[in-house]
Amino acid sequence: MAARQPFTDLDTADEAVRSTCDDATTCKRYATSKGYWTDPYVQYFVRSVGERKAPEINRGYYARVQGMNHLLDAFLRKTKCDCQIVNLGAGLDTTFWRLKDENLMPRKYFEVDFPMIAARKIHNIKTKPPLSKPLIETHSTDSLLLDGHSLDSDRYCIIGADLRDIPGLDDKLKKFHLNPELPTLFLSECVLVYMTPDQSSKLVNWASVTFHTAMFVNYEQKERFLKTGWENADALDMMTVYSVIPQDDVARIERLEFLDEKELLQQLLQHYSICWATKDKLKLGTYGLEYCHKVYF
Ligand SMILES: C[S@@+](CC[C@H](N)C(=O)[O-])C[C@H]1O[C@@H](n2cnc3c(N)ncnc32)[C@H](O)[C@@H]1O
Repeated sequence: MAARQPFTDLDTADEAVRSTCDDATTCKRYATSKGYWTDPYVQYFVRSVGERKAPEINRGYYARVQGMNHLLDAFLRKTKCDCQIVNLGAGLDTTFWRLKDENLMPRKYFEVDFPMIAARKIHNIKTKPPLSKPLIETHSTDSLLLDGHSLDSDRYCIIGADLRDIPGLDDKLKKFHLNPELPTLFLSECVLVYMTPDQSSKLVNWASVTFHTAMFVNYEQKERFLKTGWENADALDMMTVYSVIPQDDVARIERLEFLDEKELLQQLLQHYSICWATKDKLKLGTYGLEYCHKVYF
């Protein structure tokens, strides 16, 4: 039997990046267990609630999830769900199930992550009926593809790919019928930061040249998002997002846990932002910057 190749530094670095998926899911699991928002599905990816997280971390995740969902839901409503979503570096994110429950499903929801993460997610879906049932319900034929590294159904697709390999990514998405003619929303939540600026700008640029009517929403540290090839790009720091998401809900979550050091939360929120870039060849008028601002203000 051939000996396994020794780990290279690149393997180790990629492994560290993949482990951030568990960090994000564990924090979301904890925050939902405290009641910051409702997610009945995250428990099937991380069973245990895990160690306590500081209130400012929970509030930070709350703002991140609400902020991203706000733009996602607005895009779906404006396109009347006649669109596709591509979640880049989706990890163990549960948005597909939320959209199904809320009757807000796009024509097709795609997720991409490293093959190892995709395989883990698919394994969970295969073995947990609360995850597999909604998928089967939204699939009409007997052609459901569920192999080790990819899942393809009528409305949901998980692809194992490296986002730094653009030709490979493009090939796989085409193979699973991503349609460049359809209004498309790209989501990247804490993902581009794990690539070099050159790699992330190639990815953002690929999205811009491949789709004529699209929006790219990115949650990250400020100043990271590049405007490569997009007609418009703008950002709001998370402190601003926190102050404009529905304030009755903010008041509710602020009662959940006492936060001693308000400055800590402020510093944390100021460090991050939600950025978006848009292209609107179809002149649907729904993806302009003004529109995105209106979603929040
Ligand atoms: C911090 S996690 C965020 C996961 C998810 N977006 C969320 O917010 O819950 C970053 C994710 O990006 C993925 N990722 C980072 N670089 C990647 C690459 N080059 N190719 C594919 N996936 C990548 C990681 O595997 C991980 O799942």
